[in-house]
Amino acid sequence: MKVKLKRRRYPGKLIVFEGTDGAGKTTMIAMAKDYLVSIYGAENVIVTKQPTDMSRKTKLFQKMMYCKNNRDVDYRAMQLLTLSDRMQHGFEEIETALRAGKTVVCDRYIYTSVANMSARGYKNEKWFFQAAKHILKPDLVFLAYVPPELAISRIKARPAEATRHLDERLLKRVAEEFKKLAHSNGFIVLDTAQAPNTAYEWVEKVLNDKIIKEKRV
Ligand SMILES: Nc1ncnc2c1ncn2[C@@H]1O[C@H](COP(=O)(O)OP(=O)(O)OP(=O)(O)O)[C@@H](O)[C@H]1O
Ligand SMILES: Cc1cn([C@H]2C[C@H](O)[C@@H](COP(=O)(O)O)O2)c(=O)[nH]c1=O
Repeated sequence: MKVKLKRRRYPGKLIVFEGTDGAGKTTMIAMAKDYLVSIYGAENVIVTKQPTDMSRKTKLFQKMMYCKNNRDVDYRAMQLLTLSDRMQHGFEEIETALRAGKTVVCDRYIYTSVANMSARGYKNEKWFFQAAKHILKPDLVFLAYVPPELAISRIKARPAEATRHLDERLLKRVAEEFKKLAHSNGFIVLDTAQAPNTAYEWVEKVLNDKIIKEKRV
């Protein structure tokens, strides 16, 4: 499904990294940040995350993260919460930085909402896609992709995730939905099952071709 977002040209560029938990977003973002900073300077590169703590710290978000049964949460309520957060964060932080010519790297974006919503069986949410038209279309989206089994083993290896119930079937469906979104929305798919340096080579090549070259001319 093609997600229609707001198109606007700014002097700066918005780069998004998506993927399931444990796919390798954080690792790829850290490497991309170092590279972008080496080119534009630290003051011109912003790394941010969506949604922000405004929604992450709510009881609803925490319940979604830690509940044993994903049906305990009405995911539409989650969508309303995170859409509002994404809109304000886009308006206040992302678009302000882009207007000032900065490069913004965002860890997760609205595609996380779409993949999770579809994976949970919500298939006919016109209201959501109507509201999404007010969200800025990124210049570039990377999907960090690993087979779900590998993502699951990475998550289980993290001490910080020990108390979290991991719904493996849901994660597999989310991974599938991300792949479909990548296909219909032109994401660059990264094979993050490879060693980080190998996976990152492709990131740097795409940044050079699609962001840096274009911004230099
Ligand atoms: N090619 C790779 N790219 C990224 N991470 C990798 C790669 N190979 C192994 N890893 C390891 O996988 C683990 C998960 O990576 P990371 O924390 O970046 O995932 P994430 O997508 O940000 O997950 P989450 O959203 O759950 O925080 C890390 O321990 C990382 O070192
Ligand atoms: C932001 C956001 C997250 N989720 C889901 C996706 C993941 O399974 C977890 C944790 O996300 P994190 O960014 O790795 O902490 O929450 C979601 O369903 N909807 C969202 O908007």
